[in-house]
Amino acid sequence: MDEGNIRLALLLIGPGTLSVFGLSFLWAWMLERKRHYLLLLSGGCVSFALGVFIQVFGWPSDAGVNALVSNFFYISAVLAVSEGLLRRSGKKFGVIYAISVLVMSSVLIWYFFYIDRSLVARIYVQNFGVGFLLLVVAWRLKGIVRGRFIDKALFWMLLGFSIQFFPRTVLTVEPYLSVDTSLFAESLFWQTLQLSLSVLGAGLAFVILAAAITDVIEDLRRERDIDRLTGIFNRRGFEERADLLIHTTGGSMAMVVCDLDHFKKINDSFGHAVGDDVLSIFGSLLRRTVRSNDIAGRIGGEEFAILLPNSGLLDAQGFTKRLHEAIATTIFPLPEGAQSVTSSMGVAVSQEKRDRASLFERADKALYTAKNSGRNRTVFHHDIAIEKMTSPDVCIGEAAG
Ligand SMILES: Nc1nc2c(ncn2[C@@H]2O[C@H](COP(=O)(O)OP(=O)(O)OP(=O)(O)O)[C@@H](O)[C@H]2O)c(=O)[nH]1
Repeated sequence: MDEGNIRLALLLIGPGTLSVFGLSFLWAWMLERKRHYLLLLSGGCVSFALGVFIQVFGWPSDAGVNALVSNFFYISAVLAVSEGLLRRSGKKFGVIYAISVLVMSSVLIWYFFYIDRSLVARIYVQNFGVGFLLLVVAWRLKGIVRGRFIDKALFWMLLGFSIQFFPRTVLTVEPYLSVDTSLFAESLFWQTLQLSLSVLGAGLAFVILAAAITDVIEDLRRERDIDRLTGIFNRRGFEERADLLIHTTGGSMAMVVCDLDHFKKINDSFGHAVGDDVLSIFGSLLRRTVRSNDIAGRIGGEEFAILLPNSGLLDAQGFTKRLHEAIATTIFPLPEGAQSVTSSMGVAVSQEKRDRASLFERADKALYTAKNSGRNRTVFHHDIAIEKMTSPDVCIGEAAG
């Protein structure tokens, strides 16, 4: 292989790697088509690679047109990646911003080619421009630095990649490039640009791809753990999160198990669809009643569990009272004259070392007692014996007291 071919092969490493990332983003999008930002990232990688190919191979051969066309692909690439990263975080720049940036950069490239010809000025326009565009994206995404590890990595990589455009350009643009543009392909500027693209650009693309795959996996995991009907955790999701919370949180903790009363009657009298509606409304009611760090799950047909961290007996009493009240004041889609929806609850409170299974078992025993002693009430389990609560604060409904 002669020296020219070796140089060409080295030049193509950057765009080649970016093309592979472009295909990977496309593949990720084909798996999760609702994530449109993956298409933008794919288009961005491919567009940048096209820009390099156009410049390296001189298509079209007219230097002025080539500068304009390759600039179009470079800037479109940066805009597509910027938009993709923003959309991933629920933000955007929009089409008008993209068109304005494209027109502005094309006018500047045109001016510094046809009116005041200067390769160095064109290099500054493109590199400072791209650095600035990416810095704006990093600024708008600064909130993700408080997020997951992969988001932190993405933010710092993006910031580093944006910033390097400034010192690299200043340190490597040689003044004689303005005089003899044929030296461009051998210039320090072009070679360090390719190196930064192959190493930092590919590194950034890798982190973005890892973040996108993490998003997909987390979404799948969430879907796996959420009960579609009620919008709260299913049994698996509840148990996994409850175990984690129990092992990572000290202090007292309460487990509430609640079960809708005579739910079979609702199904039998008004049909399964009405029963489903009641469950769904009960799910939203639970979501409204729990605090942000409580965990609520549907653990069986019409049986629910709620783990209340940092909660003692009084907190649990307050919670079950609020829940009974919320059920009593909620309008369920039942025909007039139908018996109102009520729930029985069992509670276990633990002060010291505990495990989820034994806490649940005690709360479930208390629930059993609540059912057997008339329903529509809360019973607290104490370590020695199950004691029916007689306080009107806790026991609500006709069977109270
Ligand atoms: N509509 C609907 N019904 C369900 C679902 N899952 C379970 N069920 C029904 O829930 C009913 C539970 O009945 P039981 O276990 O006898 O309980 P209950 O009638 O509420 O009586 P108590 O709990 O003793 O007050 C059964 O009829 C199940 O078919 C569901 O997803 N949707």
